[in-house]
Amino acid sequence: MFREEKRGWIEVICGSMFSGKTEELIRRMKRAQFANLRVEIFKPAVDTRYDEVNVVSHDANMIHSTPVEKSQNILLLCGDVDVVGIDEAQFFDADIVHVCQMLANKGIRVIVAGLDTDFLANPFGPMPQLLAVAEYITKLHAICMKCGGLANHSFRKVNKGPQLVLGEKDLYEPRCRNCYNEGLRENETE
Ligand SMILES: Nc1ncnc2c1ncn2[C@@H]1O[C@H](COP(=O)(O)OP(=O)(O)O)[C@@H](O)[C@H]1O
Ligand SMILES: Cc1cn([C@H]2C[C@H](O)[C@@H](COP(=O)(O)O)O2)c(=O)[nH]c1=O
Ligand SMILES: [Zn+2]
Repeated sequence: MFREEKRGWIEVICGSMFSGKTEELIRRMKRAQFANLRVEIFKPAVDTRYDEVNVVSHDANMIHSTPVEKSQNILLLCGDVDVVGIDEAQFFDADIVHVCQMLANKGIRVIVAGLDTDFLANPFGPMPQLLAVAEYITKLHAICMKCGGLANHSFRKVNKGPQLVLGEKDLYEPRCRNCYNEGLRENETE
């Protein structure tokens, strides 16, 4: 006989800026709502770009979310839920990995979206660890703003400063590997 247990798991949606991570997160969360599942969506309080409360895509799709200061708060705010969505996971503290594991172990489906790499093409925050523990990974690509190819990188137009600088097309553009490297070379010679 097989046991009928509530099974949880972790899904990670990653990719460059403008690759459609937030849209994909919203799509999955809305489908869960259509299935009458209880959902909660969280984002780091630091990300206030488009809206204080909602998760909003670059194309203005949105869904209600709860901004949290630190990842442990997610555990406190998750009552009776079936599906938890987390956007901008790269900005969370390292505990987010443990938090996602705890939720999944309780039988919750956890869907995490975040930038896998920063503007220097280095792994971003807790994303490598989240990718390591996820059951399912979706890597999305934007369109390279230089050549129209598939973009894997988030090029910062002023290629310096701290890792965390909130911004949109004013500061960043998605680029493919070749066009990203070309941008770095151009910045070096300036
Ligand atoms: N260069 C681009 N490549 C792909 N999509 C783009 C680009 N520039 C703007 N967009 C818009 O961004 C939307 C994706 O936004 P979003 O889901 O917020 O992405 P992400 O969360 O990955 O930054 C696309 O549907 C499209 O309308
Ligand atoms: C590459 C990079 C990005 N950011 C910021 C810029 C935006 O505010 C978010 C990413 O949002 P998106 O939903 O993935 O488009 O992150 C940053 O702070 N540092 C970086 O290196
Ligand atoms: Zn390119």
